[in-house]
Formats: sequence, C-alpha cells, structure tokens
Amino acid sequence: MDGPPILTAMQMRAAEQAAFDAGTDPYALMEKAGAGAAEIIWRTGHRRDTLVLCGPGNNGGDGFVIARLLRDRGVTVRVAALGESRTASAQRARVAWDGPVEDMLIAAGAGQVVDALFGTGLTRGLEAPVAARLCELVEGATLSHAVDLPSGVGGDDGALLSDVPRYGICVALGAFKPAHLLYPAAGQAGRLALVDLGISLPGTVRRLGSPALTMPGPDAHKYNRGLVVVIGGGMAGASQLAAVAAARSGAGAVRRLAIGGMVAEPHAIIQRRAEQGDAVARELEDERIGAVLAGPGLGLDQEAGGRLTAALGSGRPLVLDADALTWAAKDAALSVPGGSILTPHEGEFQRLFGDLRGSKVDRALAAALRVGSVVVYKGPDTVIAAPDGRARVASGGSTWLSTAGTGDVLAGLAAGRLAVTGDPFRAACEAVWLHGEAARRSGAAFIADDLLRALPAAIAARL
Ligand SMILES: NC(=O)C1=CN([C@@H]2O[C@H](COP(=O)(O)OP(=O)(O)OC[C@H]3O[C@@H](n4cnc5c(N)ncnc54)[C@H](OP(=O)(O)O)[C@@H]3O)[C@@H](O)[C@H]2O)[C@@H](O)CC1
Ligand SMILES: Nc1ncnc2c1ncn2[C@@H]1O[C@H](COP(=O)(O)OP(=O)(O)O)[C@@H](O)[C@H]1O
Ligand SMILES: [K+]
Repeated sequence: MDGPPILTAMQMRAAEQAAFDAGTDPYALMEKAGAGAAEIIWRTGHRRDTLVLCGPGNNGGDGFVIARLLRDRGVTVRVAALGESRTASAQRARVAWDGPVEDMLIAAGAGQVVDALFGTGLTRGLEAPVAARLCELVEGATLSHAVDLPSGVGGDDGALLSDVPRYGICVALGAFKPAHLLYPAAGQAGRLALVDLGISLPGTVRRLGSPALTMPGPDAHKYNRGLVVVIGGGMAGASQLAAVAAARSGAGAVRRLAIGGMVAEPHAIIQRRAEQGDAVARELEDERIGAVLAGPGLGLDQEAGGRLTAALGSGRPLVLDADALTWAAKDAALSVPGGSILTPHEGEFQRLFGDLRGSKVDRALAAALRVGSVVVYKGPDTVIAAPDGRARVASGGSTWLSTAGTGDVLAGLAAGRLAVTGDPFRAACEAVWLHGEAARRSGAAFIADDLLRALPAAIAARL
C-alpha cells in the first residue's frame, strides 16, 4: 500500500540538506541524479539525436550532466541554455560539458528533447517567448523527457504557471513531487520514472501502492469476515451497486436496507425493508456489524434524513458518500462521527469543506483533520487523507471511470474493506486500489456494473 514518498520542494530541499550535513557532496548528488536520468533517457531513446535544454539552476546542472553522459555513450547531443548557470554545482557541471552551448530561444529542434530548464526551484511561470519555444521544441520531437518536473508547473500543487507541453516521460529525481500526480500538471508529465538518490525521505505522503490482501482463514465464517449494512433510498440501483461491491470486496455478509421494492439479484445480498429512521436504528443494533454505508441513492427527503440520522447515531463504523455528504453539508445538526470514511467528489468536497488552501493533498489533509475521519477526495487524482497526517495519492488511472455509478462502487468497496480490516485508512486505500485495478481490467467504455465483475480477479492479483 505504501508507494514511494511524495515531497514538496521545501521537504526535498530539507532532505537534500540533511544528506549534505551528513557529508554528501552536493556535486556528487547532482552527478548521481544526472546519471540516473541519463540511464532512463538512454534506455528509451538510444541513439536518437538529442537536444538538452539547460536552465540557470541545479535542474540545468542535471541537464549538463545528462548531456555529457549521453554523449559519452555515443549519442549526438547538442546543449542549449537559458542564460548563465547560477549555482556552484551547475557551474561545475557546465564546465565538465566541454561542447558548445547554444541559445535556447534560437536553437533548432531534435528528435529527442530533454527539458532541464526548471525543476523544484521554479517560482513563477516562464516568460512567454521561453514557454512558446519550449512547447515548439518538445512537441516537435519524437521523444521528450522532463527532468524532475515539466518546466512551468507548480511542483507543490500541480498548477500550470505558463504554457506547458505534453512530455513522453518525466524523470522524477529523488522523490515524486505533488505535480507528478496532481492535475493538471500530471496530465502533461507523461509516463513517470523515478531516480533513487539514496537520501532519507519523510514518508507520510506517498503514492498509493498495491495492497497485500489475505484469504479468509480456516476459522472464517460469514459473520467474522465482515458484516456490512448498506442503507438504501429512492434510487435502488445506487445502493445495490454499492452492496454488491461490498460483497465482492471480501466481506462475509451484506445487508441492504431497502425502501419500496426489493432488487432480486444477486441473491447473495440480504434485502430488508427499512424506510423510517427507527427501523434503520433497529437494524443497526446488531453488534456484529463492521461497517455501515450511507449515501448512494439515499435521497434528500425527510425520511432519508431520518435514515441517515439513525446511521450517524448507531455507533457503528461509517462510510459516508453522495447524498449523506450533501446532508452533512446543509444540516449542521448532522455531525460526522470521528473515525468514519468520507468519499466526496469535487462538488461534495466544496460543499462540505468550502475553499481550503493549498494543493489537493493539503486540502484533503485539512478536511480529514477537521472531521477526524479519513477523507477520500475523488477525481482523476484521488487523495486519501487521514487525520494523523498520512496521505496516499492515486493518479493516472482509467479515465473511463468518469461514468455514472462508479462512485457507488467505490463507496461499497470502502465499506466492505472497513468491515474486513477495521482500519479506515487501510480500508480506503485498499478500496481505491481495487477500484482502479477493476477499471484497468475492464478495458474501454465499461459501466459501473462491469467493475463488479472485475473485482474477484483484482483481489486475486493481490493475495
Ligand atoms: N539541491 C541539489 O543539490 C540537487 C538538486 N537537484 C536538481 O535541482 C533542482 C532544483 O534546483 P534549483 O533549486 O537550483 O532550482 P531550478 O528548478 O533549477 O531553478 C531555479 C533557478 O531558476 C530561476 N527561476 C525560477 N523561476 C524562473 C522563471 N519563471 N523564469 C526564469 N528563471 C526562473 C531561479 O532564480 P530566481 O530568479 O527565482 O532567483 C533560479 O536561478 C531539482 O529540480 C533537481 O533537478 C538534483 O540535481 C539533485 C541534487
Ligand atoms: N477523469 C477521471 N479519471 C479517473 N477517475 C475518475 C475520473 N472521473 C471520475 N473518476 C473516478 O470515478 C469515480 C466517480 O465517482 P462519483 O463522482 O461519485 O460518481 P457517481 O456518483 O456517478 O458514482 C470516483 O472514484 C472518481 O475518482
Ligand atoms: K525540467
């Protein structure tokens, strides 16, 4: 579940400084970063003629190292710079490159372009002529690499500070930065590669890794594998999708509390009628219940509010999604019990938490702290945040997920994994991973129901 760390520029500088304080030579670190990047560029580009663009800071210094090492392997390399090198390490790397240095603004293109203009030191957008020339050169190349970051993105929040071209590969140095995973920058970075610089890094914010799941033990029975209750409402299909997802996530038993007519299949879902809050409250007295899901298809009428109130007061572990989040945003009396899982999309997040500051990771962490619960802030870049400061980011998954009902499936998965594990953060991480993996396995133009069918294979892949 723990993918590689994600560091802001300030955290990256602190980690590098700690390494320098412990005796690492700054220039040796630049050589190591440049060598790692050159290796990746060599493996993908081979002998393609190459233009390396070098900026004034250490990112440019990496570029000079890359240029030298590619040339040493027999690649035809040209270097074009944007001004003089301003740091001691970059100046040293520039001297070690003993070939000519062209002016970036007038240099001709090449089959392969390496952007080492700016990395974590970018403080503002590129000047318009520089951004325009960068776009022309990168878009005119067959293969393009961004060194550490695409020049022009806000490394800490993934914003585009000026026009940014789309790269083939982005080689992150030392650690991923938020912009590698957060949109819109993540959409321009292309395929991600990571160079390990061997320095010690903080690990509270990480890329979401694949979970280690386990089979039920020989002592397993339906009630000790996790009992989930899904509270239904006017839109039966939504709570049914969630209920089946919970069942397919590995839970032992799933009950769906329906209003009106029952959904017949699959027969494994236990359907019970509970329209009023008091009927729901009675259903939730069962102490074996490991998770209650409220929200998908719940409704916004008065009876729906009564059913939600019963869930919030049940004392059972909760997953709140969709209409439950809309209720919580508009009715201050409906406070969210700590230790829950909330799964808002962008609109629900805005309604619940308003305009928080910072990157999507910062906003998710602030929201988690405010409600004392795990927040799954959904989207093409989904951030899972815990009140203790941990966060995981899942990005670059199937964009076919942008179809109705996939959020209901995710909420059901979160409830199922919560009942199985009893740990809200772990459950949310496992649910997001399984959801993304089921989408990957479902190919193109799938619908939410198809994700349900892909879940057993997604789980089997992690046993
Ligand atoms: N620390 C290390 O030892 C290691 C670091 N590593 C590498 O260093 C990179 C970070 O290096 P960095 O901090 O030197 O910043 P970098 O991104 O090169 O740019 C800063 C320069 O650009 C300037 N500038 C900013 N914005 C601008 C704009 N819009 N238009 C024009 N100029 C602008 C800014 O000057 P300013 O005008 O803001 O004073 C400054 O001169 C990191 O991403 C990684 O690649 C690796 O080698 C591993 C070892
Ligand atoms: N463009 C996208 N790329 C990847 N995943 C997406 C994209 N759009 C939505 N998703 C994912 O699909 C799901 C949609 O959930 P939600 O918006 O609640 O939809 P619904 O309410 O219709 O079920 C979330 O898990 C979200 O992260
Ligand atoms: K760069």
